[in-house]
Amino acid sequence: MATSCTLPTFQLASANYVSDHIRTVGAQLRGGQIDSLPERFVWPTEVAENLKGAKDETIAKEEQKLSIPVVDLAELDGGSVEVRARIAKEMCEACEEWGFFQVINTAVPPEIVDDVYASAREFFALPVEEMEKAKEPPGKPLQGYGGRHSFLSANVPWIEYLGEYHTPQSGVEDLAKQVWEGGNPKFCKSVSDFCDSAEQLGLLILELLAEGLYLPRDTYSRHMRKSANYVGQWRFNYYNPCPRPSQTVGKPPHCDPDVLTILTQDQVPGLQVKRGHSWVTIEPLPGAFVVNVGDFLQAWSNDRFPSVEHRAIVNEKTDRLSIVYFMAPPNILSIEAPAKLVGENQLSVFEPFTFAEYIATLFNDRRNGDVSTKILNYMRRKKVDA
Ligand SMILES: O=C(O)CCC(=O)C(=O)O
Ligand SMILES: [Fe+2]
Repeated sequence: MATSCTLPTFQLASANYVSDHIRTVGAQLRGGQIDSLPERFVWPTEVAENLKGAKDETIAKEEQKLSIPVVDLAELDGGSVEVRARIAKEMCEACEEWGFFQVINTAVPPEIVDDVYASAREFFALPVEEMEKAKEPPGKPLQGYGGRHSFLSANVPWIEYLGEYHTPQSGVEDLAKQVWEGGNPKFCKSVSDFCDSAEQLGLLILELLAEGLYLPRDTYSRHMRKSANYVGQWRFNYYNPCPRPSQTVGKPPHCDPDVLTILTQDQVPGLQVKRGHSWVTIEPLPGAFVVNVGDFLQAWSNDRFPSVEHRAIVNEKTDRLSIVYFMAPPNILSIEAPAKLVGENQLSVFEPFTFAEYIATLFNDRRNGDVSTKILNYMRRKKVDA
């Protein structure tokens, strides 16, 4: 029987979405009532466009042409031990080299993805006042309907999102009841089926990564089962077409504060991962999931798998929708790399920390003016001079 779950809350400036609303601003720009993007949506060039200060333009251009690895799971089911080991190795290499990969031929039924997309579209087709019935409560960033990311920056990104924790206590039902009379069971089922499938896929990936690191298969996955303190989250990210796409950003550059992120994008490109001096676009592949290493897995792998900065850009013509499942560890679990990865008589690269401590650092230090995306560096052990 589940006991009570302590989810972190934060003191943040509450956001007023109506006055900021990107739909109104978009319509005003298109209708000619305003000529330029209001200041609050304008992001610095190095955030909104490509990276500035690239030492060598040719390198930057070459980097942009690269693409993240694709791992095919088709042969995994019923496959030999060797096939499994090869797939595990491919995943580990992708995580080491990129922190990102796409996975195809997963066991996730396509209908589950289709249904959750239909639900997300149903929500974002509602009038703003209806969506705002599920408005992100003060102090609970990224829960409910929002867009401002006030903890990331004073600038406003061109995004709307809807999300919630996926725990035994807090689920999509309460959120849906705020929006629809009767709670919209179809919507709830599609979200919960998506979370369950994404979680299964994530568990499989964590097992394969452990195997690829020559660790016991359940090294990471055993901590992720649903428990009272488990803090997985789902989120829909919705990006409206933007009349001035090169001045703003959909999802500002960030690293994910989780273990593993499982993301599906529609067929509109927008997600980009930072590579050296450039942003590399992750091309949408039908039926694929984009998987990335989060900050906790970087620590849990003793710095072997980097949690890499990424962002989502917007475009003038088409809206874009991504649906994401964030696998996080139980709130109270202290994250520390397994001894085998650390080495005899060595200290782990990061101090042990819990999800609750980490998230507090993330939100609180942002408020204190730190704009770096590498919050994990706060957890790095200080080097003691010999
Ligand atoms: O919309 C996307 O493709 C990126 C979303 C993302 O990075 C996130 O929600 O953490
Ligand atoms: Fe992300």
